[in-house]
Amino acid sequence: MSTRLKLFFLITLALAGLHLFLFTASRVLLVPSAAPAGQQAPGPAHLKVDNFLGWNLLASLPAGVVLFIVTDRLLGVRRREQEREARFRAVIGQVNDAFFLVAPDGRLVDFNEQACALAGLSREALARKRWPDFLPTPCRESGCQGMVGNFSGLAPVHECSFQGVDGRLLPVEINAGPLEQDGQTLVFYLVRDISERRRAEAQLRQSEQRFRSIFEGASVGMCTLSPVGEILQVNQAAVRMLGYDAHELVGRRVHELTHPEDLAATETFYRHSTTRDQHFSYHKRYLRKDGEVVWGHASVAWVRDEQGEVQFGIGLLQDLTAHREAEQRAEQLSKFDKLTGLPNRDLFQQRLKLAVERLEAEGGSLAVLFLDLDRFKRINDTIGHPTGDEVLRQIARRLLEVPEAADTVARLGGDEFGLLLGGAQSAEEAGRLAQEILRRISQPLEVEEHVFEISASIGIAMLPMDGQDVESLLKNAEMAMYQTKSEGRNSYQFYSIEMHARAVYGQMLESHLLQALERGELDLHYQPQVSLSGQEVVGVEALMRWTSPALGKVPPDKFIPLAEESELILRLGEWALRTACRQAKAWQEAGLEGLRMAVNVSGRQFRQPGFAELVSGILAETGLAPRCLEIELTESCLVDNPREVQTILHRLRYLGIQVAVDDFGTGYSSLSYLKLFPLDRIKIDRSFVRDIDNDPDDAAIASAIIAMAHSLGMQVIAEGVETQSQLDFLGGRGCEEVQGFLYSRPLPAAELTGFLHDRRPQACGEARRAG
Ligand SMILES: Nc1nc2c(ncn2[C@@H]2O[C@H](COP(=O)(O)O[C@H]3[C@@H](O)[C@H](n4cnc5c(=O)[nH]c(N)nc54)O[C@@H]3COP(=O)(O)O)[C@@H](O)[C@H]2O)c(=O)[nH]1
Repeated sequence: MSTRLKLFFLITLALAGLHLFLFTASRVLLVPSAAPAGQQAPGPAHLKVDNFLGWNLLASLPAGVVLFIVTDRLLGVRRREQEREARFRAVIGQVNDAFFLVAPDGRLVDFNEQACALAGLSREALARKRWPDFLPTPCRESGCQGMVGNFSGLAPVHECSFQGVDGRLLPVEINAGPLEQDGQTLVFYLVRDISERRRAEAQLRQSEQRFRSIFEGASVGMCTLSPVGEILQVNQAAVRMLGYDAHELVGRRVHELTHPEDLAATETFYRHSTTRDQHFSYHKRYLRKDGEVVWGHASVAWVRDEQGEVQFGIGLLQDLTAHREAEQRAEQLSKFDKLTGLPNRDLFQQRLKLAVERLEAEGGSLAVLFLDLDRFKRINDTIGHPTGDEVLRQIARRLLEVPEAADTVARLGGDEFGLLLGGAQSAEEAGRLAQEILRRISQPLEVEEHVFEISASIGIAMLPMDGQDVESLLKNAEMAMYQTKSEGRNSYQFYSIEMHARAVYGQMLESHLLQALERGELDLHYQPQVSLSGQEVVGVEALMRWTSPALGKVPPDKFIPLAEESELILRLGEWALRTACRQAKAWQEAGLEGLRMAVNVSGRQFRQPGFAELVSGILAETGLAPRCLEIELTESCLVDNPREVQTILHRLRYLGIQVAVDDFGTGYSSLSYLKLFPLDRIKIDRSFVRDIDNDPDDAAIASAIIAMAHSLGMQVIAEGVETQSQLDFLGGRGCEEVQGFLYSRPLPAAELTGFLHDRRPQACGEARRAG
């Protein structure tokens, strides 16, 4: 049964009970006190009371209903009030904001826990406060207090400050409004602490300022972009880079500023990155307002919302134009020779590769020319590198002037050049080109006060006969060039299979030579040097011989140059020096006291560190007097690095060792140049002696050498003397000594001893200094 039904029954029951009570009471009060005996109580009165009871019972039902309704209403109102109150409490207890209910006089009528927390007070303490206590002065003036009872003109929500109990001012947002209570107009304040929000706003402001100052001050271009690449903002660096004003750029799409060739890539990047990636970067070209191309490194980072939708992009734009130009310059430098501006070896090989591939597909032939200047090193060593550089530049220009070679000339390194004759149909054509090149190179070449007559050696390899790839063509052309050199220079040679065979032979020779010394296959032969004045032997020249069990007798002009290419010459040279000194000492002890021993020393050996000390050590070891040893150096050995040579020669002179210049006349040393060095003897090369009596040039050269040597205080020895007339000529010009088959071939020591005894020499060094 419902509560209300119960209430209804209770009220009706109460009313009925009340009536019953009243009825009973009325019976007691209304019955006469004593009726005469025998009298009956008045019947009608009795009846009336009984009716009254019935009627009252009847009436108590509607009265109960009325009373019930009234009571129910009253109780309902009260209950609803209580419920509203409870809801209100619940609401103000639930809200995050501090709630204050303020009476017109500023008294706090009500507040919630959050209000206590905000004020920093307990409930009791807060209850003793007034609303104005929390308002700092300025706010009091501007309305929070003034609004009590007067809300007109005041925003329902506004921001102001709330003063906590510790005096701290908190930024708050206040939501205020009137509240009628018990006939009174109160004001409620919902106060929200917005310190966090203020802090966040301040941070946002700072970060925006930072972004703006970075954005504006950045040395790289920056912009913000819409998802379709429309420029929203742009900084000064981007403005400078693209050559537009900022307002001209804002609203334009990046694509409009992109170089046409990079449009497709730009589209792709935008499509992919806006749908998938957060970020992209790539190199691209932009078109400036003036039409110039600008290389840039563009990168865009997309900012997305929580759903992942692109909101905007932050673009960085780095100007790479200078960088790109530097790269191009570096590429140029990496492919071109700095000195001459010609393609370098790498580029030459690349071009040759392309040409080979093209001819493979189309058929045809080509020629590779490998050119090396003859004796160029001497220009560097004697006149200096700047002059040598200028010679190389002029040679490069001359090569470029050859019409057929114009675009295929390269500097392969040092004084080596490569030429590619793509359209060469025949070896004859290549030969004609080589000849034309040699002709142009041989024209006198002037650098400052110097006039040079330069020559070159050229090797030619033809595709497809001499090689079908870059490496073999270049290698074979180089081999042919070396062959040209070995055959006298200033010419050209085609690569041939024989050259290859010779190269193979060279390799074989080298491998046998490495073991020749240990296996005792080397020997020294000696050739007498005879004085023209007394016809006696003054010395002998030691000449190396190699008899290989596998290769037979190998001539020294085959194996010495090979040994000179490596350190092997140092071991062979030391052995020859020691063996020759030992032999000279042996001959001296056998009665040939004055015999001078001439030993050939190669340039590499001569320049090895401690050479003079090595020689003096061997002299000490063998007991040979220094004046009885003569070192023969080639002319070329003197001109390569003359300062170093001078120092070593002075050391040898200091030790008392004699020095002769071998093969004189074949090199480039001028006569006056010789006076720089402490030399004892000059040896006229046998190539001048051979025709000395019928070739006026050779005769003139030999005569000049003798005269010059004497004027410098040096003696002269002529080698390769085979005839009496050669001897007569040389004798007539004042040449002091001769050496040649006319007297003796080079012989083993034992075979020469008899000859030496027959022509006993005078003491070593007695014939020195003819002048
Ligand atoms: N660094 C070293 N070089 C050496 C050594 N031994 C020799 N050599 C050099 O080898 C080259 C060739 O020498 P070789 O074949 O011994 O020829 C010498 C003579 O045999 C030759 N000669 C001498 N007289 C005549 C002659 O009348 N006619 C003629 N056709 N040839 C003759 O000349 C060569 C002498 O050479 P050089 O006086 O040294 O110029 C040669 O360059 C040697 O130097 C060595 O131990 N170390």
